[in-house]
Amino acid sequence: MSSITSKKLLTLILVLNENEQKILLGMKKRGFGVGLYNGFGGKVEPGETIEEGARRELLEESELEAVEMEKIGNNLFTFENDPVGLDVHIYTTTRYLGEPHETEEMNPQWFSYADIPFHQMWPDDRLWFPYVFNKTKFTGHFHFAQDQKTIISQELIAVQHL
Ligand SMILES: Cc1cc(-c2ccco2)c2oc(N)nc2c1
Repeated sequence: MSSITSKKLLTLILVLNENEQKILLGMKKRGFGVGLYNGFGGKVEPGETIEEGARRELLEESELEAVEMEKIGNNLFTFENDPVGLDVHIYTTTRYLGEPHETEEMNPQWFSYADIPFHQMWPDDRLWFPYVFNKTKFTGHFHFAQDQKTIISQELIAVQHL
C-alpha cells in the first residue's frame, strides 16, 4: 500500500513506424533510468501543456518533431518508503519530422515489435507495451520496492477515455 504525499508530472512518448512494425527507443545516457532503453520524455515545464512538454522532450532527446500525438496511457509509479509518486502521461506518435540522432540524454535505436529489449528496460514495460501496440488506452499503477527494480504490486486497466 503506497502512501504518497505528492506526485511528479512526467511524460513518455513512443515513436512508432507502423508500416515496418518498429518502435524507436532511446538508451538513457545519464540520470534517472540510466542504462535502460525507454521512450522519450521528462518533466513538464511551467506554462506548457503535458502534450507540449512531451513534444519538447522528444525534440530535445531525439531531434524528432511529433506532428500528431495520441494519448495512450497514464501510469502511476510509486516506491516503498518514498512519499513522491511519478505520474507519467504516455503518448504515441506515428507522424513525425526529421531523423533520430544521439543527444546528450539519449541514444536512439529502432526495434522490431518482436525484438524489444525488455531485459534492458523498466520491468513494467513488458506489461503495458501490448496495450500500446493494440492501441488500447490504459491506466496503470506499479508499486516498486525500494530497489526501484522489483515490482511489488501492479494494476493495469483498459479504459475508454483518458
Ligand atoms: C519507475 C518508472 C519510471 C519511468 C519514467 C521516468 C521518467 C519517465 O518514465 C518509467 O518509464 C517506463 N517505461 N517505466 C518506468 C518506470
